[in-house]
Amino acid sequence: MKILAINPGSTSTKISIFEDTNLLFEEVLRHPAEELSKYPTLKDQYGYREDMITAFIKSKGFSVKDIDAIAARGGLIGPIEGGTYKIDEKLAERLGTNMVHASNLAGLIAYDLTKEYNIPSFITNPVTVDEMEDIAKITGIPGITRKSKFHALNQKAVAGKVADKLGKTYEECNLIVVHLGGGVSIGAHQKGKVIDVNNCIDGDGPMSPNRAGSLPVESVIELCFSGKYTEKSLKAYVSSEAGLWAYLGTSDTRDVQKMIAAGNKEAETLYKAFAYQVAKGIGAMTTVLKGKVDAIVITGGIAYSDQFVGMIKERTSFLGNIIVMPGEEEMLALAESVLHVMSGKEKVKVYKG
Ligand SMILES: Nc1ncnc2c1ncn2[C@@H]1O[C@H](COP(=O)(O)OP(=O)(O)O)[C@@H](O)[C@H]1O
Ligand SMILES: CCCC(=O)OP(=O)(O)O
Repeated sequence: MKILAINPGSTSTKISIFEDTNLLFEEVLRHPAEELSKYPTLKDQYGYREDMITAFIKSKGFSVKDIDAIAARGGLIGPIEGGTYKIDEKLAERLGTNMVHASNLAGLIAYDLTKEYNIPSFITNPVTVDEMEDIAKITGIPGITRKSKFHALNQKAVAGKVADKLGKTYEECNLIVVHLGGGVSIGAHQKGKVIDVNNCIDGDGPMSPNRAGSLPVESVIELCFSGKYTEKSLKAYVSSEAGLWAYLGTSDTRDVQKMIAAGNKEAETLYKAFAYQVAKGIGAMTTVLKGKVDAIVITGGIAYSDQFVGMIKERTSFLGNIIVMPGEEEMLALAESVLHVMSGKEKVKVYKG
């Protein structure tokens, strides 16, 4: 079975074609912030990202008609159980109305191909998978609750691989998984459930290449009333125009490393501060797991950087076994899950709203 997997992230679009679980072709297209800033809204990126996907299929000598199923990364669709969901009208409508992150585009592009070519399409472990314990959701203000928005697909896929390495099942392990991508999420996985995680898109947890992370609330209130921002522009600032990008004009950590090598002290301090915040987040999650941690797993694009991972290790190695799994397992996880539901090995879920 030929499976097309599509995965738009905040700084990249990843596209793969699998024959069952054998990877035939893959491309990772990186999008510099200047390129994406041409599009005023995420919806406006639809054509840009879709064209890349269809061009990729053609460039590999395929036509969309050769594809048997589409595996799309799942976007922000509200708190939901993990699993694989068939994309239907209701799910596509939800993906279209809650367009806050590029991952929502995956299902929309997939569903348009479903309608045009009659190919089934699915999303798996969308970014709003919610397994958080009630206690983790409470804040100091009644009515404001913490939400689960994170790299659920990759965190669970990588956690599964690490469990294998440790000779256990995912349900037998306690892991802290740190995804270092365009967004940064740190999840406490307890016996197969992500019982706490920072909401990595709305300003919670460490800063990221282009996100603010947690901020002092009073200063945020001052920004809200400064007259400089609308609600929309301030939300965009926090979730896609902040972090390293706001200070240094790049969201590519390889550029930051070049700046540091060239003697840029501001870049050096920021990179250290970024690693410091990630390490602090890991420390916090060890308390969630009451110190019972089988491994701390570091994954995502920035995990390729020995320099960055080294700074995290310096502060956290006393907490336990650190396993670095650079990049992501998302594409294979997407293909596998579609294969499982198409073959009846796993039950496909229906989005109920
Ligand atoms: N070899 C590398 N060394 C350092 N940073 C890297 C490397 N490869 C990718 N990155 C960084 O990883 C980040 C993107 O991670 P990725 O997980 O691909 O992001 P996305 O969230 O867009 O899927 C970018 O900041 C990029 O600069
Ligand atoms: C919405 C959470 C997922 C996320 O941040 O993904 P990217 O790192 O790809 O932007």
